[in-house]
Amino acid sequence: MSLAYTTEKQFAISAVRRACLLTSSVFNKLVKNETLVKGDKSPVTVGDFSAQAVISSMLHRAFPDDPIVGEEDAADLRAASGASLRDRIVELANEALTAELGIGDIAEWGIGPGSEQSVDNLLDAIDRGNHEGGRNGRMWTIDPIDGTKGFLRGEQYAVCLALIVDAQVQVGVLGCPNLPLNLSKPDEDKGCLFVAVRGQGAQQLKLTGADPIPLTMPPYTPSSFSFLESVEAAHSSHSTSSRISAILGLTQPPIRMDSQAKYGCLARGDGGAYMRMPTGVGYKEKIWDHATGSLLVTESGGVITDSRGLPLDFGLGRTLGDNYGVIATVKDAHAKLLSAVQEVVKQEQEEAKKSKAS
Ligand SMILES: Nc1ncnc2c1ncn2[C@@H]1O[C@H](COP(=O)(O)O)[C@@H](O)[C@H]1OP(=O)(O)O
Ligand SMILES: [Mg+2]
Ligand SMILES: [Mg+2]
Ligand SMILES: [Mg+2]
Repeated sequence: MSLAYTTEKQFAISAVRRACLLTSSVFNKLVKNETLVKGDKSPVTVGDFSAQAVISSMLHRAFPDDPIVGEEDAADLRAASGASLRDRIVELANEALTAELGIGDIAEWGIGPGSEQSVDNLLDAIDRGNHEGGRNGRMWTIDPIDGTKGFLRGEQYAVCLALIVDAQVQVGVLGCPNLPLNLSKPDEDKGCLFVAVRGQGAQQLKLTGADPIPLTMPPYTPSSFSFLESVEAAHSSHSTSSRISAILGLTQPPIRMDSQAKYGCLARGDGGAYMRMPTGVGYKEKIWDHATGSLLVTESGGVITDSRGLPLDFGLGRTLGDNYGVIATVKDAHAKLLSAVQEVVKQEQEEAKKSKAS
């Protein structure tokens, strides 16, 4: 049975929009000591923490029984050394929570004037993202700023929220404050929301929530086809994708962009394929980095798998477990793309064997 998920969709749009207002405003005021480096050497800013606090506090009011798998935790903020960062996050989160209600916002979600939260409540909200994930039941997954490196460069990033039920993504929303509504007109309107509900299609809206347009990927057209891939070569192998591109005879250069904004672009017909090939360091992809994106792909007429052609498994916990790389493209191009990927993976394995032997 397919469920409508009407309230969940409205909620996710509202929460992501509110978090996007926060991240856009914080970018202009960010100072150096408002960024930390996490254990895995990746950056995290006051924007990431406060956006997770906002979305998670709203979730607690709207769906109190639903567990949350969120990227960030508040351990560094609870430490004595985190006091100034903590104060800033509380200020930013409360500014966002108390902002006036807009279209579709509901005060019972803990938003609007008078909705301030205490320091402890906000730290607890961040830490409610510690759910382990798993195969059964409902859970939400939050990436409060996906592509933090892009955010810090003033380039692309996305605020991401998805509802997963029994390991299937049912609702997904991406907010991309710096993304042009039309990639070929980069100096015109910026700020996109991408929304997908399983069985109901995908849409792009303005960040204000206005002007929804349905998204359908165009058919495979070799002359305009190109890969959407990470800016960071450490996240996705640029050399592997360029070999795949050569096998397919592509003439267009890749479009490099941080974050799940790539999935939104793919769904609306930019590029042609999302390409994420592992760099060989054993990184396990996180569910919050692909949940919304994967639903945008399937709801706009695409197919998403790992580099071996296996479906992404959102039921294994906080990571995609043994999925190896991610590829996504329009249905009629997927088999062709997968076979080129597998040819290059084989070449690289043989080269690695030879270089080990010599
Ligand atoms: N070594 C890594 N390999 C792949 N992805 C990574 C790695 N380190 C961080 N990431 C995550 O990759 C995503 C960025 O995707 P992209 O490379 O496509 O822009 C982010 O979620 C980023 O985390 P974060 O959410 O902290 O920015
Ligand atoms: Mg991060
Ligand atoms: Mg991320
Ligand atoms: Mg993030």
